[in-house]
Amino acid sequence: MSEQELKALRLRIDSLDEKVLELISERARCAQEVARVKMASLAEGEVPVFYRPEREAQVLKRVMERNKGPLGNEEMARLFREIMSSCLALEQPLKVAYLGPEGTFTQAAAMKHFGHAVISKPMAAIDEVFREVAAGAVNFGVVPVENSTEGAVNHTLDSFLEHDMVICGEVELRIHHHLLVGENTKTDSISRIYSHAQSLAQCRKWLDAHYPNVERIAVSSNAEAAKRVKGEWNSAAIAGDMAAGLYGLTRLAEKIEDRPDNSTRFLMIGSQEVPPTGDDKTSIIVSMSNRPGALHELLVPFHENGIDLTRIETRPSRSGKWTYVFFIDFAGHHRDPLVKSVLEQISQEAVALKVLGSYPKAVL
Ligand SMILES: O=C(O)C(=O)C[C@]1(C(=O)O)C=C[C@@H](O)C=C1
Repeated sequence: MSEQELKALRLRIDSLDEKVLELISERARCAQEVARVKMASLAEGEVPVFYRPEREAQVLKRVMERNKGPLGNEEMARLFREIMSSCLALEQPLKVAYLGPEGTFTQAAAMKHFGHAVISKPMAAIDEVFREVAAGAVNFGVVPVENSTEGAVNHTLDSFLEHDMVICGEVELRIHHHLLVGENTKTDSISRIYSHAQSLAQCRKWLDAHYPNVERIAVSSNAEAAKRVKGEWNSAAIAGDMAAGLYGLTRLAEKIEDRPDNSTRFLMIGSQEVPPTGDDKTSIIVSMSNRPGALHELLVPFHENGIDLTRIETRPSRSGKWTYVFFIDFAGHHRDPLVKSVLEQISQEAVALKVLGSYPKAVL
């Protein structure tokens, strides 16, 4: 390519950037107008709701449907995710608590869902995320709920039994683990490997094959594991890209998770009800009396009404020995007439039924 050609193309890019800049600014001014309208239409004592997950899902889907490339749909939606995040921050900067410390996959999930224009607050434990949201110190919380290799995150399920929370969104993240070392690590003398228990489990076979005799030490998070390695010469950590970058560690081995499709699902929790989008999920907790056929009775209405169950999990109820609660996710919104009637049928048989929330299915 000649210098001349390159120069002409760069001039074209400059001119396009000016248009993109103007359009983004116009969009941001429009969002400010939206905020003004929302404020003006408030009833006496009503609190304005700036963050609208149902609208965000609609915007991102529309972008993906209309995208003609060459950028892929996910890439394009990611860019719009950030534009919308910045527009929302002009209306109201969202405060989001997540399972920290900085550099965890939960932080990456929070950024994937809300974009980078939020004020994010790392918490030391899942229960603290719930408490922070309940206390009103933040608008939303982000917690892991299930992993495709290791199953349910029980701390999260149990926290739902203790706090009144509304689920207002979900996000899925591909989890890639790396074996990380610091500048001073003697790589041929590694005698301990730190990570979160879930991550150690997700890399069990790889560790058995490559480091069978090295001590595996479970710590509170992958980011904490990365932090420890920085100051030790004989240890390594299993963690992801964010933690590696944050603590300046290098990858001794990449993508060491046993299953290549290893993914974690995260939930956004808050107090805001989300209206239907037409492509939603609902999460409920149900407790049934301890008698034969109870689980069958619980599931029949879903089957008879053709409602797609996406997940069912059992946990001890904490209100009696050998009594259980079921966490159920299914397709649909609790305001859909069909879902409403199924929930009514179940509540007639159940000891207790609680709708944790209906929310748009993950777009990104
Ligand atoms: O449509 C709205 O209600 C807006 O506030 C605008 C907007 C956007 O930028 O498109 C911003 C934040 C909301 O979460 C949803 C959408």
